[in-house]
Amino acid sequence: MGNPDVTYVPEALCEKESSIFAHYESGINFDKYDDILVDVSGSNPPKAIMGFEEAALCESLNRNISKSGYKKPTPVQKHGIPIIAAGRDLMACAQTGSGKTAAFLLPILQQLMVDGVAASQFSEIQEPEVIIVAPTRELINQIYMEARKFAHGTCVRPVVVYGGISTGHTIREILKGCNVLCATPGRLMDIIGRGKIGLSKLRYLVLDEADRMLDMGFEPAMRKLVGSPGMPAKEDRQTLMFSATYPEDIQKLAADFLKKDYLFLAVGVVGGACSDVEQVVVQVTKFSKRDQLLEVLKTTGSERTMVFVETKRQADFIATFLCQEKVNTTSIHGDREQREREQALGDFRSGRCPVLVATSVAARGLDIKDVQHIVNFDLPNNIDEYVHRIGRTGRCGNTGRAVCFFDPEADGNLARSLVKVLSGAQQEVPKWLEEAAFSAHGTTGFNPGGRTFASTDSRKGGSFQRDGASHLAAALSSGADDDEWE
Ligand SMILES: Nc1ncnc2c1ncn2[C@@H]1O[C@H](COP(=O)(O)OP(=O)(O)OP(=O)(O)O)[C@@H](O)[C@H]1O
Repeated sequence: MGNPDVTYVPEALCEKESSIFAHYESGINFDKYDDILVDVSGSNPPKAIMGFEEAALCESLNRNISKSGYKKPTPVQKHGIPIIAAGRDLMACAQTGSGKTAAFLLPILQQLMVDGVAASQFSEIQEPEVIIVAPTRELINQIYMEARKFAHGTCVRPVVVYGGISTGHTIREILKGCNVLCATPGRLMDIIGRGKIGLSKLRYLVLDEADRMLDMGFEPAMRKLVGSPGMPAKEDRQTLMFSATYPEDIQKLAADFLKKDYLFLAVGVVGGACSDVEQVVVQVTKFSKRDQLLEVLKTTGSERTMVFVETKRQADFIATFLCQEKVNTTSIHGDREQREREQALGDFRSGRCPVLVATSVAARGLDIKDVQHIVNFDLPNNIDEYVHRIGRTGRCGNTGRAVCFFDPEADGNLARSLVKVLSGAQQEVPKWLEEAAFSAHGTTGFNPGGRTFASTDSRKGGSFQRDGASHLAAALSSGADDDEWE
């Protein structure tokens, strides 16, 4: 249940259009998205759209799209929008920063508009038409902000609920009317348990970062959600899953939540890193990392840089170290209070603190303007996590750079999958890393060139080789910071 001691209420949002529609520009490689191979598998997929005008969206949505600076859809939007509009269930995989959020928000909002859905505050129990879940507080808040932006000027009301803020405040917000509920799983189940949310009108269930939402940490909560009283059966709702990574075992499990004829949309290589991110691997020892971090930060100057570490303690430690070295740094991790987490992200977004030291809590989904550098001070022990972390830069056709510190003593188990990801994204693979990959043992299928495009949908029984233990590794790696996930 929500902690009654939590009294934090976030600042009221600015209602000015300039703030609601604030955005950064798409980058020079935006048009190159069109060259990425797209594979839709499953029966009778609808035809992709080439422009937003083909989506036949209502006037207010079109206005909001153009105020957001969107001129043409990205591949995941071109294919995802008509699939969702056709009422199909969808498992979609597209690289980090390529517009997955709008790919599900736009067709959902369009349908709500067509059906004349309007928020009503005269009800003791709110029955949202849409529930969107995501693994972290900051990410779900960002999705909410996107929903609020696209729903601007309409009668559809999105609401966000997540841990670390006052439950009373959350309930008051819900009771003002709630059509699109954006939630982290813990607080969602709490609010449902309190009888403030009814599920009988639910039409869309969206799992963002779906592979994370279905791994060992969250799967029980997701099963509990779909088994909650009033929740329409999967045949009677539309279930949509989005991520940049989908281990095969998770894909199989996800099928339990989806209708039999769901479509699988793969934009590029499933689990592939964004090729707009230049990846550099530096060999280090445990003892040389801090000095090497300072070296890297000398070259980044005041450009926004995220430094990923493995544990909360390490995050505090490195942030303190950098402050002592006169680097303007803030940090975000699961032991910080929500107020501090939001302050840290705000300071980073505004550029007040150009360096953000973070644990995995900031690895997925966050879309921050002008993040130019990622440093993997500690490598995660799961390659998908790496792909998400470096995807905080190089977004929406912009370019970015990711430096990772590879300590052969500690990171040997990641060597093979790292080589695969580097070569899959046409990055240089250092000779020493290739050698480390060849000599590493315990993982299967070392074949850097063999990451073929087909065979991405697990229903095809494809030959795409993942490290056999990826699911388990993901769960274990997240164990270090388990309470990061809400
Ligand atoms: N068609 C478009 N034109 C211009 N900008 C776009 C378009 N679609 C999305 N964007 C912008 O691109 C950025 C990245 O989008 P988004 O956060 O949805 O990516 P994502 O695919 O969900 O990434 P991640 O895998 O990291 O969660 C956002 O700032 C978004 O507003």
